[in-house]
Amino acid sequence: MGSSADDVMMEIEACKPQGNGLVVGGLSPLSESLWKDKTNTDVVGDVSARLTWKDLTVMVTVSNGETQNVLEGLSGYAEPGSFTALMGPSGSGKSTLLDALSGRLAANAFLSGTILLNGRKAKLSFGTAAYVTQDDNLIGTLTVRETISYSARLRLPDRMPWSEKRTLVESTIVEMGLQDCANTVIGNWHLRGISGGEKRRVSIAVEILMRPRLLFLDEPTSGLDSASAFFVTQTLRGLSRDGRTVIASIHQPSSEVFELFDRLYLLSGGKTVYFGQASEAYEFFAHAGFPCPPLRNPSDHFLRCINSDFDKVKATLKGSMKLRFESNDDPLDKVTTLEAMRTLIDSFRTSQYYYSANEKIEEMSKVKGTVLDSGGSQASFFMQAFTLTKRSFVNMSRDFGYYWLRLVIYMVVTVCIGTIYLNVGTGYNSILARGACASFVFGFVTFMSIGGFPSFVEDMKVFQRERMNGHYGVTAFVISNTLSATPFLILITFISGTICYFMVRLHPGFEHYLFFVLCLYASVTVVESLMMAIASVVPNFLMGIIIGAGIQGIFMLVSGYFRLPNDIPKPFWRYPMSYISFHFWALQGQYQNDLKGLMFDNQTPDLPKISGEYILEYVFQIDVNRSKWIDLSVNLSMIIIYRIIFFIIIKINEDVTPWIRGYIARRRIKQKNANQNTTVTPFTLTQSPSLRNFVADRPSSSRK
Ligand SMILES: Nc1ncnc2c1ncn2[C@@H]1O[C@H](COP(=O)(O)OP(=O)(O)OP(=O)(O)O)[C@@H](O)[C@H]1O
Repeated sequence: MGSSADDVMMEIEACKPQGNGLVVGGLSPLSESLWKDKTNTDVVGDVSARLTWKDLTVMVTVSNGETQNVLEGLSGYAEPGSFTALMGPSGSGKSTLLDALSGRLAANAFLSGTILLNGRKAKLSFGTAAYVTQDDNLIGTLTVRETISYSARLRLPDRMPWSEKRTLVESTIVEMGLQDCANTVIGNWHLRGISGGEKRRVSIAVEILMRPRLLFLDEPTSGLDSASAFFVTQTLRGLSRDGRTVIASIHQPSSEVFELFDRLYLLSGGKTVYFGQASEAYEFFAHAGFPCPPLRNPSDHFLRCINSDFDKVKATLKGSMKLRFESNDDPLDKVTTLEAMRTLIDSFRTSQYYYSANEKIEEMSKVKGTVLDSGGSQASFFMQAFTLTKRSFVNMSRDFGYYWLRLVIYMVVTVCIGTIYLNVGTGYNSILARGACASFVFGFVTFMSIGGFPSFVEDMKVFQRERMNGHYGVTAFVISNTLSATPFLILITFISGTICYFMVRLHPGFEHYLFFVLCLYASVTVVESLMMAIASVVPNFLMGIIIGAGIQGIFMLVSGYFRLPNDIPKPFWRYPMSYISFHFWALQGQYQNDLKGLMFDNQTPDLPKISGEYILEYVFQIDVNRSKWIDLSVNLSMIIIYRIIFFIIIKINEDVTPWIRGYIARRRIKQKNANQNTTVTPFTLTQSPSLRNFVADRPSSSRK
């Protein structure tokens, strides 16, 4: 990859005298200067991001159909040049607040309140803001350097020379302290890769590469050792110092990390406990009657004051270990945490911090600033499509589970078919055997493509993350996904098709052989496209496989083998279902390909010879006037149709679902208000329709 980390460090050192406005932090002046010079994007000034949120309430529907508020009436703001830390106990609503602000709430979550970016309602997804979520959805087979390099190619302008993109990549690697593992793969189910903390840093590196104007991070320091957490936070603070707006939820910051925060937003049970200067939180707690005892990390103290999850445990232990818990220094020993939390929430609502925050929000909301468009990618469509195709191809070729494993299984299964139908011949008994063989190949063998579903889901997760951050468009993704898979599918179907064709000794002749493998290729690719479309709506492995298997089972039933075409019940199963089924077209074509032109006889003088045409017409009920090539063309066009369906599903998720959800949200909130007799103005910011499936899919424990 060219320049080493040491070279980049030297370049960074050399750049230091110029300064470039960097005040504090690990953000290298080199990457800053490169970024500004080559992209003509200087974020300081007009295009900075001022974010305000007011009376933000998030309501979720739980399994029994009841609703519950996860966030209640939160207000706050984030300014350019500042680093805002969200803190609170586990389950206090930090991730939900970030999801709400970035427009990525789960499907069952509804938002009310106002979120303004530069004084305007805005879509914060698809690149206007970058969001590093808790899940590190990265491509496991790529190395750290490759991951960041591909990301650079996907988003940096085409006119920027590769040498400069590479320098930017290298400096970002250095900023995130990833130089030692730069050539190590990320890792997946069969490949041991970098550590969890390193993955976290790669996820951050990918987003800060583009120096976003507004950056959300959900627990960027989780899984990092204290030194790494400090340097990563310092880098984020450095990023904010250059006019960017950075909001991050942080668990357990050390006192050094805490000192790097500009503003602190403390949450507990979905309510604001404190919002103001981080340095003034200490004073606020002292005034409210909960001063931080000497020698205790302030952030530990704040969290202990507002985490009521263990009140019962504490009370029980207090009874049994009285002395251990009583101390004159600690105000928390005199009240339960629930009481402390309530006191703090009430104190905040009557404090100067609350009033000055509200004044500031009002002031910021009135100023109509620049409309920030998507800052996700500046690369051309062709560059995006080319890079994605290349990246996807590299991933498919390195991931044993994507195609190689399937190739082995396909070969084993087709050898089994070959031995069972070995040299099938042209006796009477071969007529049904040929039909059964074709039915098994186009039914079961194509069905095995379902095995790729877990890999599709992984691909979709990476796509959702990158798409929501505006790295590229849907069209580029769909095209690249189709192109990169083609060589592997051709390889799999030609090898397994050849084994089967020659072992069974199907209708001799090159044209017949070519038709058989092409038909197999078309069928496997249709299943692949179908499963990809399913993966875009059902991100759960098991559910997706069950749905895919169910659809294929229905298609197989109406393929014309298990029930002859004319006997399939007409209104629904024959028309339209059998015509929608790709198995039907594949079988019709292969029957003709195999039987037409053959004569079947039992070498006995008293039994007549039967022509393949006769069998086609009267046994298998095939329309012999239709060319087999038409059947193949229909199957090939189904590949395109399923890819278009895949594209449409993604677009519907992105563009139509938010409208539907907005409508449902308005109705739910209205209903709730009517029940409670209160008024809340419903406003649903663009939700993350695609990502939300994945958020909803995750068990709540995995989102911690
Ligand atoms: N879509 C949802 N459906 C049901 N409950 C939800 C949903 N989103 C959030 N919650 C609940 O809301 C609460 C807050 O969740 P959230 O993930 O925002 O907490 P958090 O502060 O980020 O926690 P952690 O620090 O552990 O990540 C939790 O109890 C969670 O189970």
